[in-house]
Amino acid sequence: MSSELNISVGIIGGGSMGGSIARGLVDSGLLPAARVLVADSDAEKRAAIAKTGMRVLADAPSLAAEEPDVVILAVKPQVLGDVMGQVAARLAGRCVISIAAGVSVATIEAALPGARVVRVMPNLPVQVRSGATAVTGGASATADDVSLACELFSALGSVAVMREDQLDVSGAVVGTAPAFFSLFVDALTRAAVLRGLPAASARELVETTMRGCAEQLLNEGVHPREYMERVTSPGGTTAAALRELEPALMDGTYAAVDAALARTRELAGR
Ligand SMILES: NC(=O)C1=CN([C@@H]2O[C@H](COP(=O)(O)OP(=O)(O)OC[C@H]3O[C@@H](n4cnc5c(N)ncnc54)[C@H](O)[C@@H]3O)[C@@H](O)[C@H]2O)C=CC1
Ligand SMILES: O=C(O)[C@@H]1CCC=N1
Repeated sequence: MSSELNISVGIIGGGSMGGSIARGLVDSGLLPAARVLVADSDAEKRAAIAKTGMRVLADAPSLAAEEPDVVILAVKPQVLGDVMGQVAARLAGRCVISIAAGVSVATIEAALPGARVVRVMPNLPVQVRSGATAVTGGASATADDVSLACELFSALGSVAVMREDQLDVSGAVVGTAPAFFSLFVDALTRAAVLRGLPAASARELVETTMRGCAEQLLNEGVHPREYMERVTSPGGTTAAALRELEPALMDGTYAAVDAALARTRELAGR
């Protein structure tokens, strides 16, 4: 457990990410539920979050009026401009952390005059405190603001401070990767079913394998190529399989990351 921080955090948008961050911060022990405020326009989301003891509000202005020490912007990029317009006057002088994909620090600083802006790009496993988050501070942010953002997200997994252009790359890789991994689990499961394994046991076997491989890679610090070699017997089944999979997976992954980056820039109007 992390030692408790003596601040309040307001999260605007309690969806997949905002809700996961809120729960992760409380579960980590960094903040008591009573000092996490979440605003969401969806009544069902509010009801689910309220059950955890966190404070819920129906809109962004009501949350800003509570003057939390830090505000995390966790709505979709497409609605962020409207939301910032509703709360700009209240957020002057406050530390604001945006998780919105693509929306630049400069855009947020222009929309929130006087706010101290930090941009972060986390991923979904923050909810189980195994997330990966890139952090970049705007010109308006102090070193303390960046440190605070790092402390909050360190409670939810690993954190790396980087330049803003690198953060966009990190978002295109690490932000999207939970979907890539899920797709791979599904692809392996379907391939097993196609060749005769029952779906339920195929999925269990594949998921258990993914967890075991992730644990070994992380715990042993082994390079992925070295780990592959351990599995690949000369003239064996894995070598035959990799001959097929590797070119398609490498090309597909580069193309996928480039597509994510292009969409990041599109969403940001760049
Ligand atoms: N889903 C992911 O894996 C990641 C998402 N992000 C970023 O996080 C942000 C949120 O994405 P998700 O959580 O996936 O979306 P989501 O749709 O699950 O959550 C957004 C929430 O905002 C609420 N909302 C919409 N308008 C609102 C308003 N005016 N006031 C208050 N609440 C409002 C919605 O009801 C919803 O619950 C996006 O900007 C996205 O780019 C960043 C990293 C990873
Ligand atoms: O798909 C998206 O736009 C968000 C940002 C990073 C991961 N999911």
